[in-house]
Amino acid sequence: MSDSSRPKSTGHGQAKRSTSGDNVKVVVRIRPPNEAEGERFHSVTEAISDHMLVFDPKVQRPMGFLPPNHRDVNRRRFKDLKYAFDYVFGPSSSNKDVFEQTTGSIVKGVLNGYNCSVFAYGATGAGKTHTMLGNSQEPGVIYHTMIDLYKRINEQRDEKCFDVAVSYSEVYNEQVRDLLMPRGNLPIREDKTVGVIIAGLSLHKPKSAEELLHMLHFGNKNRTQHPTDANAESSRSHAVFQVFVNQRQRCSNFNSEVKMAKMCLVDLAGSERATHTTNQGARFREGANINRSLLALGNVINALADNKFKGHIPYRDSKLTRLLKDSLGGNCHTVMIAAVSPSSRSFEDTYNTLRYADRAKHIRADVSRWAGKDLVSLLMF
Ligand SMILES: Nc1ncnc2c1ncn2[C@@H]1O[C@H](COP(=O)(O)OP(=O)(O)OP(=O)(O)O)[C@@H](O)[C@H]1O
Repeated sequence: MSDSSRPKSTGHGQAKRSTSGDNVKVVVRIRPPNEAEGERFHSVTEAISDHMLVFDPKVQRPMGFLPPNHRDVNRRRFKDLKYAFDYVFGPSSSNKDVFEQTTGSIVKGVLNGYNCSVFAYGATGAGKTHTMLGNSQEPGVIYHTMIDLYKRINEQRDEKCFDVAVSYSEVYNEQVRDLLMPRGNLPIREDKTVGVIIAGLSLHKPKSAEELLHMLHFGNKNRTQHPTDANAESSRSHAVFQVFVNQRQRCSNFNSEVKMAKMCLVDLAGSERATHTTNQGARFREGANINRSLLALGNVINALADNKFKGHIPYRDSKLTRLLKDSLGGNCHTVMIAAVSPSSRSFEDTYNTLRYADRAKHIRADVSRWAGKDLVSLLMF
């Protein structure tokens, strides 16, 4: 979408102009209300077009059902706040719709040798895992992305040889683990040739979509999950699915250029307000680590989004930001999917997510192709 077709901002309470550059695309997905929200709470987030939503807490709340900490919120400040994003998905959207407007447009870039990353951000229970992984009836963005990647590869098989490998890992309590071959904590290294890597992470070559789905299901079973107040099956780790693609012209000689690219699909752990949670002990520590790494991610986004900022980008403040270093600021097409609940129950979480997403629109990066390096072989041998 061109900037000129977006609604212009005229100040507070009006549409904010989306300034997503070529590299960072920001979309918001509003999930349907769940049973607990349906009757007792009202909707505070509404998609009013494909590119705009209104966050509107001025609607009268039923007495006795005010959100926790509602006094912290200055209602006039939040009145009828409109946000423009590259795309806004309403509650009836499917994972396929989200794929088409997000990775659908960047898979082509991966096959042209550009790095890509997609990450789902949002509060606990907002719909990140549903969007990225989905389930057997409604497979998520990762599945659709891989199906599209294989389809495009098959279309070009006569002219090019491709080598595709995937990995699936999690960052939990500031430790990185392999989800496909679990065996302890793994270190993050920065390699001059291939960028940021997880040393010792297993790489796999699924031969079909079914094998890939099986792999995702297996990896997800190994992922750390614990119930929270907002989600009975809350993912308490950041899950990182990576796809490495090498390609070479078929008729060229052995020394010909190898085009290489990396795609990173991340399902972040849900943010949770410490004041809102009744978690204690290990769960509290877990929540604190999640919030710490998401704060570090927010600081990196803020630094990258600030055109005037010339200082050091604080990637090293958490494992998550170290891992995403070349997916955020570096040589990468990035898509952020911000997931929100429609409900007044998650009023502050939604506001915080929208602010985070609004800030991310300003990140720009210099994207160029990686060529002449065989990433899959470098990582596998
Ligand atoms: N778009 C959607 N359509 C239908 N159900 C949804 C949708 N989004 C989320 N849900 C349901 O809401 C619940 C919470 O969603 P999900 O687990 O994806 O949240 P999350 O943001 O990943 O939370 P956490 O950070 O705690 O892991 C799940 O039962 C999920 O199936």
